[in-house]
Amino acid sequence: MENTASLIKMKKQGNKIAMLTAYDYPSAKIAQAAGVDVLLVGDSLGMVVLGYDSTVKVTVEDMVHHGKAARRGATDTFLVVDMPFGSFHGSWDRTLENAMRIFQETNAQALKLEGAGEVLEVTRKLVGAGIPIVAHLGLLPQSAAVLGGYKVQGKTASAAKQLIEDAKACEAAGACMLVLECIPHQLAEQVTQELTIPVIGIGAGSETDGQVLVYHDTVKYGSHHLPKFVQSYAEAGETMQQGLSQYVEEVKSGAFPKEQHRFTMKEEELEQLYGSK
Ligand SMILES: Nc1nc(=O)c2c([nH]1)NC[C@@H]1CN(c3ccc(C(=O)N[C@@H](CCC(=O)O)C(=O)O)cc3)CN21
Ligand SMILES: CC(C)C(=O)C(=O)O
Ligand SMILES: [Mg+2]
Repeated sequence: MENTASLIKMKKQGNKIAMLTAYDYPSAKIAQAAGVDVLLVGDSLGMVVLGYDSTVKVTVEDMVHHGKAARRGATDTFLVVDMPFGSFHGSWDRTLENAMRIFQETNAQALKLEGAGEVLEVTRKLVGAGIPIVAHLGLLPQSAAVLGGYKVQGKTASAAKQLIEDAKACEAAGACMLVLECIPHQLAEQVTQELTIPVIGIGAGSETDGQVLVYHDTVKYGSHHLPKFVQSYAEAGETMQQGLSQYVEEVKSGAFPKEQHRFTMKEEELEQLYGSK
């Protein structure tokens, strides 16, 4: 299993980090078998698994539930769990309680927090409490209502300058890794060069230290809109639907179940049950 030191080593040696989300036992198990370096139990689960139209309804309870399931499927992969909307703002006591609960119950290697600004202090304190923190800058889905939707961030010189400052501040606050979402590739490259910690991109070009994508996008599972930055590598949804339609057909036609699917009572037991002929 990777650790924060081996991930930094991968960055230094130019070995790309393959990160993917996973939300349950089978997805995590398959991702681990595929050789994924870092798994993220993302709050995107609210959208791709629970069917919400944003991530803001996702709760600490949801993250614990899915994080534990993913961990059971991937016992030997560096696991990051998202802190959900609202769970790390407000009082420090409540933030610590939420972070400890997710960290302890899921056995995660790190938790991920969206944003800089007032979140920097939270990162500093959680790292101080012994919880490794992954930072997340650029498009922040939990702040979509404030940002005006899922839009590319850091497009102007001044926004880019702010993002570079924020990224440095996240590293200074003790973050062990940084996710950059939906920003121009030139900016992502600049941030990657300026930081010591690994920088993982999603919609941030090819020059980051690694990439992360959403599981369901990567294998095309679910009928949601795929963002421009996604590459799909399988047609899982289509394969599943084809299989399931055949199942329905065979139940209707009586083709399923066959002899090999059934259980048989011994002749002598049948005689006792119904009396001999
Ligand atoms: N299925 C899924 N994949 C994701 O990558 C993802 C989620 N859900 N949910 C949480 C966030 C939200 N994300 C998103 C969702 C949509 C766009 C999107 O449609 N962006 C436009 C760009 C708009 C612009 O030009 O500013 C695109 O066309 O890709 C981007 C990020 C990334 N995350
Ligand atoms: C898109 C990734 C980085 C994420 O935060 C999530 O899946 O929730
Ligand atoms: Mg997330």
